[in-house]
Amino acid sequence: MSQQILTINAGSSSLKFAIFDADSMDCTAIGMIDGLGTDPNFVMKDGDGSKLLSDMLEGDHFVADHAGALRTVLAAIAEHLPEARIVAVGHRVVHGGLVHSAPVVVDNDILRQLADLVPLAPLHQPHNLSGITAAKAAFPGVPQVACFDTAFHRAHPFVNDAFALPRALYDEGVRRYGFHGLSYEYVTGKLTEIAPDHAGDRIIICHLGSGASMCALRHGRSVASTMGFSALDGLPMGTRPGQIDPGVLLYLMDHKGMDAQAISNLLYKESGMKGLSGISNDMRDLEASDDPQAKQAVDYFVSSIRREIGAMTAVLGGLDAIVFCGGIGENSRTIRQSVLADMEWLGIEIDREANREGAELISSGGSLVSAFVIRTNEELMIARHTAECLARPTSLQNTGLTGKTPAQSY
Ligand SMILES: Nc1ncnc2c1ncn2[C@@H]1O[C@H](COP(=O)(O)OP(=O)(O)O)[C@@H](O)[C@H]1O
Ligand SMILES: CC(=O)OP(=O)(O)O
Ligand SMILES: [Mg+2]
Repeated sequence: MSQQILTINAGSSSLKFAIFDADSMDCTAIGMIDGLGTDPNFVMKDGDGSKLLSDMLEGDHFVADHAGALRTVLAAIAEHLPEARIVAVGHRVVHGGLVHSAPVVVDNDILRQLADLVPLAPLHQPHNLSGITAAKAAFPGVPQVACFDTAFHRAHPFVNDAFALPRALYDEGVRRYGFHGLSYEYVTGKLTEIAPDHAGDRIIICHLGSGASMCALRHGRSVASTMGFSALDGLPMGTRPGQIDPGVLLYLMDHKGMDAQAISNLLYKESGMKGLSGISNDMRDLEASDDPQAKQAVDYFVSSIRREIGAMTAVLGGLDAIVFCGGIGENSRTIRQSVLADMEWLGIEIDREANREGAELISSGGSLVSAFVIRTNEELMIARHTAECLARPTSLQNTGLTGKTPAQSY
């Protein structure tokens, strides 16, 4: 077998992986364990889409968390693809802080630097970094490349990058970073292939998964994101609240005696769809439920997206196309229908039939704004970045970055 790149993508509720031919970028195998924390399920397919295995989470292979999921994935690769020659491993790392606006080969200094960002992304960064450590052990001597969710957003204009806090906090890195950048980068490229006329346009992409955010783009570049310093801001998510008045947090501290750990737990694990519905963080469960609280949670999700469509359209000075991606955006026609219903005032007219059938273009012929559903592929984006990063002459000698650049700065 030719040289292969393995990609690892730890999301908040899933661990996704893929293997690509390092030259052609053809996919050799792809798989995921999703439903982590609720009802885990493992699927692994070859490049043609035939199943190599499904659900081996029984007995010894039982997976309860991300670390267990990664062990299972590495064991499955060793068992089912023993001939794979892995020459590099690309990792999605959600937070690159101020320093990283491009993929980088990870050495011990960089690993330590990325560990400083764990408090900013506790649902992801620890799993991303433990993935790097585990892959280093499983593939000794093979370069590990970190590809950052934040990198795509690093060129935001100041007004979309700053909070209105004392300037010193901005200078040390308290900024609106934005996440899901690998997904936005892939989807932007795909949109240019599908609809080249939209390449220079004003676009909103809605990445709706277990974590959810929206990105406003102009000329294919991100100009604003609903997510901020951490992956908590913006839209409500599976277990995260999205936008919240900071006064609520002061109240919880002062009147409920909650400390940082308790508040972190509330914001990252107990809120969002799970907190509002009291039933589940999984959109499939909520859509299938008759419980009025499940409906309220879904309504809140939809309403937040509609509100942000208005805000992002104002940021862009108009709108030419809107794109849905992510587990919910790609699969839930009901959510897409509810988000785009009665948006003719904005020039969006959904084609109900096309949306129901799962078409790529879901706006009507007369709609002034085009609406698309594009299946995202963070894995391919990671593999491409990994190959490009290794092809750079300096990357294997590392980047010259050592430790944090100014003290206390992200
Ligand atoms: N058919 C579907 N209908 C509604 N929601 C779905 C469907 N399939 C997947 N989802 C939702 O997608 C979410 C996971 O999205 P994904 O982008 O894979 O998440 P992650 O943030 O872990 O990467 C879950 O909330 C799941 O309920
Ligand atoms: C940043 C983030 O929320 O990622 P995910 O959607 O994969 O959980
Ligand atoms: Mg994800």
